[in-house]
Amino acid sequence: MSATPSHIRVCVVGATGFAGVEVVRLVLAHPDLELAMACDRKAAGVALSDVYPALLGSCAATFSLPDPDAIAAAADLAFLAVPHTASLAITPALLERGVSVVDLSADYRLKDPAVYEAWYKTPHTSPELLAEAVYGLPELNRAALVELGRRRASGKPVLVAAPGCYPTATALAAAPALEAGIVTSSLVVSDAKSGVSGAGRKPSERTHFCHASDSVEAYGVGSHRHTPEMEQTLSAVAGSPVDVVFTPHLVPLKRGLVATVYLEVAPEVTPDQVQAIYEDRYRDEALVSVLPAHAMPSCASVAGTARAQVGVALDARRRHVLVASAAIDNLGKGAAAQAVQCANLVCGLPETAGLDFVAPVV
Ligand SMILES: NC(=O)C1=CN([C@@H]2O[C@H](COP(=O)(O)OP(=O)(O)OC[C@H]3O[C@@H](n4cnc5c(N)ncnc54)[C@H](OP(=O)(O)O)[C@@H]3O)[C@@H](O)[C@H]2O)C=CC1
Ligand SMILES: CC(=O)N[C@@H](CCC(=O)OP(=O)(O)O)C(=O)O
Repeated sequence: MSATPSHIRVCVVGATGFAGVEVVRLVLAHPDLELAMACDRKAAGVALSDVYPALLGSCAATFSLPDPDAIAAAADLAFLAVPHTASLAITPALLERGVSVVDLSADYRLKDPAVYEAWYKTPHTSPELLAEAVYGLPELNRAALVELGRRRASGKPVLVAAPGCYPTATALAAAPALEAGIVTSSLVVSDAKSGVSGAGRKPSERTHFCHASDSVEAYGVGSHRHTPEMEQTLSAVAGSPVDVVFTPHLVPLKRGLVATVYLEVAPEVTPDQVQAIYEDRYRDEALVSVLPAHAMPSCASVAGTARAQVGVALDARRRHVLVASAAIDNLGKGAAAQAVQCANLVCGLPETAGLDFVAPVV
């Protein structure tokens, strides 16, 4: 497949899903990506705008079946916005046919297949691809993504494992402190809240309006599958093993995610110092902003965008406890926008192409 730096033809698999249609929305507005194909197993022949009327007037495409040969004929790169395990069934066939993959599912995120199998309760059927898959969190892993871009430019298809929404926000909140070497305990606590679209389009008892509205509840306590992903990422950042206690909560928002992390730091660390560490770490990042001292981010400020906002403070009485909070849109920086950011990097495009916009302010 061609690796020309403009008008890269992309396919979105799982395009009827929430993350998939968000990729479609971003691709339609992207200067260099062209929506060549959008796939769904049950809606072949149906117009995308029949399923999502918001696309009327912007997108005349119809859904196709996710057939690897047809995808390879139409596209240079595929976004897989399908549930975990479904990606295992598609990714090898696409790579074999020369199509690069940005996988939004969890199937290629964990480097150790035994860890995947323990948390996802399913055998990993292509463990040989785990070594070549690059974790798609550009702010932590840009060099590897750029290197993948070189590989793709030389004609080889590449695989990006885009991170989960909770791990993205947790990593952005915790990484600067861990990298700076001020953290004194291996324990990181992540307390996170997600909008209901994080659970996907298929409704469940937990996401039913009457259950989720006007209420907040923790779930997956001590057992959420994003825990090993966070531990893998934060241990790499810290250069030593990190143990994560992660508690996700469902909150009555359509989209948005806030992760607040707690880390023990050396008692001599000052509030000015932590503020400077976070500001320095993200100063050159186009899509991550650090709020002024004492301010904490809100997911409304990043809704619908590729952006993350981070706030940091030391506990006023227990100065050895650092509290950092990151806000993202679970479908934006937590999924589709980050996938496009990764696609930009591996396609040799400006990293923020098609992503440089702000949330509605009111
Ligand atoms: N929602 C979010 O905030 C985030 C989601 N993700 C990840 O993105 C992926 C999609 O999530 P989300 O959009 O929420 O899920 P949805 O349930 O909304 O969408 C899933 C999509 O995948 C398709 N699909 C389901 N099973 C298969 C299969 N076996 N083969 C091919 N296609 C299939 C579905 O359509 P059909 O069954 O008709 O083919 C649908 O289009 C998941 O891996 C999720 O973990 C990552 C970060 C955040
Ligand atoms: C609110 C909600 O239910 N969120 C999902 C996680 C979001 C997601 O899709 O993450 P992955 O990419 O790893 O699947 C959950 O807790 O399973």
